[in-house]
Amino acid sequence: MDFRSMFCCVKSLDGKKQGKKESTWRIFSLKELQLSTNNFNYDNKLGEGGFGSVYWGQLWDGSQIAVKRLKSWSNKAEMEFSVEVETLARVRHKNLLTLRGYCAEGQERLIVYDYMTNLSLLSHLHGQHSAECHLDWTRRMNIAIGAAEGIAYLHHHATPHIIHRDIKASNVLLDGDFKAQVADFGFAKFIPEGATHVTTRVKGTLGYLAPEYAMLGKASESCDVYSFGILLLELASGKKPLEKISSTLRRSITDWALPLARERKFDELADQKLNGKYVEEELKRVVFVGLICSHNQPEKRPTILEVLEMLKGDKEKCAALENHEMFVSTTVVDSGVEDSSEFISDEKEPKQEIENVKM
Ligand SMILES: Nc1ncnc2c1ncn2[C@@H]1O[C@H](COP(=O)(O)OP(=O)(O)OP(=O)(O)O)[C@@H](O)[C@H]1O
Repeated sequence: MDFRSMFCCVKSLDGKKQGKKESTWRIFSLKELQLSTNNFNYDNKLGEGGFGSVYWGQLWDGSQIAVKRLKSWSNKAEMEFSVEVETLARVRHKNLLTLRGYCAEGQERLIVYDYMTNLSLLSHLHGQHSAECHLDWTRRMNIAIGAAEGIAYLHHHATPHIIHRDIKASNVLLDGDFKAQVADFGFAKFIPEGATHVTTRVKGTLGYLAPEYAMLGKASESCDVYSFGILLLELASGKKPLEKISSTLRRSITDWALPLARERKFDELADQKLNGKYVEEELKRVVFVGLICSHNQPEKRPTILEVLEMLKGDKEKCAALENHEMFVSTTVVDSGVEDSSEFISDEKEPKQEIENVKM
């Protein structure tokens, strides 16, 4: 898509015309962003993703921003930029990262967001903040529910509905109060009304990809539910989606968690960093819901609205959860997780076949 046509598109989606709350994003000049980030100084760099680098900055009014700067100009990068700006410009929710604006001057493409003081969930689970143990159980529960609310907005309230396609720990950012903000909409896809799924090129991150999507390119809301299930297991256990067993073998978090969940070994499932300080009923819920979400068969996965009800402790739904076939039987029935091979060999990883899949 040519950038000018994208721009028209965003304009037409702006708040008032859609009868929604007016958006507050604006266009930034390159000069303003250079000034606020100390000319994209290395010291301001927050991190780097597939799209480019993200820098911390401060505007003249003192407000803090995060600026994503496109790595290099290409049609593909331009498309990701357009998708992200267009998606963010049309959504407004307390659990979705707010777009402050963008800049497109010459070949520079930049997206400006609110700065999230506590960075990403990934940095707390496995990264630079993991030793500090900021994520007590209450915060984890709130992050789980908050992120689910953000996704529920995309799936059920945005028009047209949106699938995110890259739900993962590094795309859940945390504000000063550790409130979850789902971010990174460069891979988002709009679902036309009445469609059950769209067939598309596979994009996303290994370890979080639903099998029908990874293999057949069938993207639907339930692919996000699958990824969210992996995220829930990660949040409860502190384990990575794919754990390195040896130099060539990896084990998926679902293969590790399911037998423990069946045996109700919640002390083994809980992140050791919690030091046993968690609410067992809630941990059980998070693990059970995580496993059902990451069922291999999409039709057996709940919707994100059902996920929310379960996470919030809906009595009826939680009772059904306890008796779910996945957790009562120890025989090899339709668990949806068991028929995956227990270990993934590096050689078997489909990375060569799948374009845009991040490792
Ligand atoms: N609004 C923000 N506030 C604070 N930190 C941010 C913000 N946006 C991004 N970051 C940080 O910048 C880093 C890079 O983000 P980016 O979304 O480009 O890549 P990623 O999610 O790490 O990787 P990928 O490209 O695979 O999605 C992330 O680790 C994140 O912690």
